Amino acid sequence: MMFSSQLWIAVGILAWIYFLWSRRRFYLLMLRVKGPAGFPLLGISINYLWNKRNMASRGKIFEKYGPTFLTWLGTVPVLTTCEPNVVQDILLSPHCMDKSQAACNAVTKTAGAGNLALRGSQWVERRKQMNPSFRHNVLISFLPIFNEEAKILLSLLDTFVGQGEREMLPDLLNWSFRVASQTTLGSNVKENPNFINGALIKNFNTVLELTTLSVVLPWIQNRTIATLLGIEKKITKAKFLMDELMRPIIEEKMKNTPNESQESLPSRNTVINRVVEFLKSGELSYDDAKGECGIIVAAGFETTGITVFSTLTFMAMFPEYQEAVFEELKDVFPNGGDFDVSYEDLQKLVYLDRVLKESMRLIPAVPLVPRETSHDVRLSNGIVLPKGLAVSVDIFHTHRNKDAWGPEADKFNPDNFLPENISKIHQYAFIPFSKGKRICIGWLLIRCN
Ligand code: HEM
Repeated sequence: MMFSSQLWIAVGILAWIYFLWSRRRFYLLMLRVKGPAGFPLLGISINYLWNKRNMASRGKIFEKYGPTFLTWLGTVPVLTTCEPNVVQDILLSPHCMDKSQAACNAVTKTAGAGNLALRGSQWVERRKQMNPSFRHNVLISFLPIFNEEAKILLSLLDTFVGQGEREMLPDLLNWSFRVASQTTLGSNVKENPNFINGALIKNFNTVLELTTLSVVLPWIQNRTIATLLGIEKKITKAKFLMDELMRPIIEEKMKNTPNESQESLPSRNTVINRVVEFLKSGELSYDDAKGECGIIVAAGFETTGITVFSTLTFMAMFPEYQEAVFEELKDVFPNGGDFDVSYEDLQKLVYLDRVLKESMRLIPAVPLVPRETSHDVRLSNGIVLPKGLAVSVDIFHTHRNKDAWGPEADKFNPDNFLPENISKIHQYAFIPFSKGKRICIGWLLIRCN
């Protein structure tokens, strides 16, 4: 008995030594890239849990350790950067295209297996399948939806006039959800009882929150722990609601095949029509089809709603810029009243474009992009990132990096995007949609919307 317990202790110690040895390259990296190690086995996960405003807490780490630091989330080493050169190396590297397995599992478990959560050749294949849905001609075909929804939103905003302060984010998320469901699923959710009572949007938010939590604390992906913490129940409910939304839409589309001779090419290429085409040909399973649609709606509506919300907030905070936007609108649409905006009109709104970019610079809707190295990656500063390292491109702090944007990096100033100013800024210092092959699939859609 005595012997066997000693044996177990010896096996445990050997296993621990092997574990440390197999990770020696991460520990060696700590000698070259500094950062807070946090607590054993927990790393700095606790900070993320305690400190909900983790933007500010990451800012403090950057101040202390510089624009690239190495830290630990649980037992996972994470390199975080807001340094444009390093960001460029990472986003352009073919060996840094995937998200970590833990992040992908978290997304797949809650939202389904869409583009966002696929890795390697599976991602390449799916991205190829979905890219045509975001081509210029498809996006232009959505202009009537954008115009119609803009009018509905404006009528709502009119009712707020003279009412004093008002929380606007929920209304903007409702609007962006309606736009996303029409452009992605080809279906207006206006009449859906779960949309009307707010359950659908709440559900998408729960999915996003649970996904983030599972990335920060990967051990909650364990089913027993998730059940004990009540997370499993929330995931089951989220999946049920998602299925209730998607199933009738997909079933309806399965019955009514778009007819090549009757339907225009843009209409045949919308997300839902392509997904259903692949479902019919057996290239996608029903779960994959549902996951793809769900993820595109989730990725699109919250980001769009937040971007419009922050832009309107900046306009309210800085009336001088609001006035300049208004003057430009009066120039481009001198007759006012009830009118539709064309793609050509959008090209004329150069000042509004600068304001939107400046708003996305200060409040990027996606504040960081998580990746993982699939091979060793040599950065241009000579540091080698070992295979299997989690990498986090911190968009929020890259956009406020004073070395890139100057001492007033935190100040709202649309002139940052005047051609003569932006041409002097590092090309990877402004990356609201990320860059490289895995750039946001919907970035052109946003330019039209
Ligand atoms: C202001 C609005 C938006 C912002 C700021 C934004 C930003 C981003 C960012 C930073 C990424 C991560 C890319 C990477 O991994 O390097 C991303 C991915 C993605 N976005 Fe967007 N996005 C926006 C709107 C949209 C819209 C409207 C859609 C679709 C309708 C969309 C669909 C996606 C998808 C599917 C991905 C995953 C792409 C992949 O991994 O292949 N996004 N987005």
